[in-house]
Amino acid sequence: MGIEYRAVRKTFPDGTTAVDDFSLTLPSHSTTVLVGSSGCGKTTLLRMVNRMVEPTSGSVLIDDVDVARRKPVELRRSIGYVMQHAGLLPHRTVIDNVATPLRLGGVDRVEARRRALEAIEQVGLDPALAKRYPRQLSGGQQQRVGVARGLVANPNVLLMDEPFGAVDPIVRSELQTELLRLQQDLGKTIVFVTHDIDEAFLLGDQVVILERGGRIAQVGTPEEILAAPANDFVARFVGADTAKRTLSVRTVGGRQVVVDAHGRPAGVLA
Ligand SMILES: Nc1ncnc2c1ncn2[C@@H]1O[C@H](COP(=O)(O)OP(=O)(O)OP(=O)(O)O)[C@@H](O)[C@H]1O
Repeated sequence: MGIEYRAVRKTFPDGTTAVDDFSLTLPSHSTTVLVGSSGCGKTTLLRMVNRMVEPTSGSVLIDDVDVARRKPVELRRSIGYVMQHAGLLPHRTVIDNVATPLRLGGVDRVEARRRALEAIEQVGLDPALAKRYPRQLSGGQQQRVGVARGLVANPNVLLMDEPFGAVDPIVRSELQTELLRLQQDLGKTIVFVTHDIDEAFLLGDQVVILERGGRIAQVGTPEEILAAPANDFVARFVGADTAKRTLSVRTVGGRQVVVDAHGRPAGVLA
């Protein structure tokens, strides 16, 4: 169960091979983060799940069903999608933006709005914002609206393409915490794309470190990857040898304080 990539390849018409033979299973009810530098094929892989990109060869299966056998429109309706700049419709209010996937799925207006309001509250937004237009919200609020829209139809699978990439670090951290909280309640199968390794380690149950062409440098839990980087590329990418990751314990006033290689405190041992 989950999402399975089988020997997937994508060569675009101009000859660019974005993904070259990718095989992996993404377990259901958990978060898999695809992380790598710009252009390594993350977005291409993500979009194959809802057929926004069709593989040149190979297949993608959701719960053992090849997505190629599903109608694209129906498939997309059954999968939540959250993108970097929220992708909200500027001339529709927040509540109508969130209700859009339901309306497209044939839910009547009153019911769609009722469920949209629930989703708005679920992502930690003040329901009073529901009547505003996207431009009247902060970047962080807009991203929350994007997440609410992704969740409103209660999909099993949620695709998130750098959803927190365009907000400042403090808001970003709030959004990450909120997503962790939501996921604890909801247990969706999440595919999350980022180029930020710290975000990947924070959010991912499974982390996939990609090199150019969607080649897998390493797959594992954050702990496994940090403990044993598969090669120099991974070690550099995760900063395994940097001061920030090289922690040690000091006893201060009877408590064990964890410090980095510069002696800066990172936390307290429980
Ligand atoms: N429609 C397209 N036509 C041609 N080449 C494309 C197309 N879409 C993506 N590519 C190329 O495929 C490669 C992978 O692109 P992709 O967007 O999947 O990377 P990414 O890892 O998501 O990058 P970023 O982090 O910059 O979004 C890149 O070299 C990109 O230029």
